[in-house]
Amino acid sequence: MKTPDLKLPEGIETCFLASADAVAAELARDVADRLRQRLSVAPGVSLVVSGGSTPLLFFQALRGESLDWARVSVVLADERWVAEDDPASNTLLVKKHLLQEAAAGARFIPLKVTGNDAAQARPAIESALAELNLPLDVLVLGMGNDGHTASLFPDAPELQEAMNVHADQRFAVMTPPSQTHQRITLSLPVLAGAGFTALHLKGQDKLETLSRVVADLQNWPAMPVRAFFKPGLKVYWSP
Ligand SMILES: O=C(O)[C@H](O)[C@@H](O)[C@H](O)[C@H](O)COP(=O)(O)O
Repeated sequence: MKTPDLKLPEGIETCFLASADAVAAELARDVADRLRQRLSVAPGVSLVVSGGSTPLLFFQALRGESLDWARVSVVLADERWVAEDDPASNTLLVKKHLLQEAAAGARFIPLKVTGNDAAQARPAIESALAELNLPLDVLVLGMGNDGHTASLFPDAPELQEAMNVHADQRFAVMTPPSQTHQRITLSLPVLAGAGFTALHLKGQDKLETLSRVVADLQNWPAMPVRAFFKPGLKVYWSP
């Protein structure tokens, strides 16, 4: 495969491979290695993953990795405010595709708690996330073609607050008009502090979006994923 001609900022690693399987396998190896490294010095670790369609092969590759999964806390970077049996649920996605086999023993911290309205459920979400030790250890993000990541959507009225690095809120309730459901997202200060961040992309459309992202990195409100383009990020992509 001809490596895409893309000028990424200094210190950003890439894994651009011809097949989605190969990318998923490399991402799973990298994530498992990082978690094992951290588990050798810490009592527990956190793994934050994203929803959507891209992560499926990655989840299937990671769940078989031999790790002390009982010491791994799995959290979603964001969630749609839907019941767990709703096909749109990221909790359903993670339970079905990641928390299986060896990974079934991991601790899952949900963002979706009972209740029809996310704003009213804030206290319950706060107490669920209070168990999450910061900084995060490993974060795997996706990206939409509008430049959103997690549920940091450019059209969400709550974006500024969710991306305020000085705020001490761990999450935000997002109501982007472009989306069907209310969303919960981990906030930028929580996400940006991760020890290792991977951006997992698939498709020519995402490569085109990536070139728009890097063309104007300072303008993160227009494409919030830009806030993660700093040294240490690793971008994984296949056609
Ligand atoms: O809940 C979500 O939808 C995700 O967390 C979201 O941020 C996702 O990573 C992107 O929308 C990319 O989604 P695809 O992988 O389906 O392109």
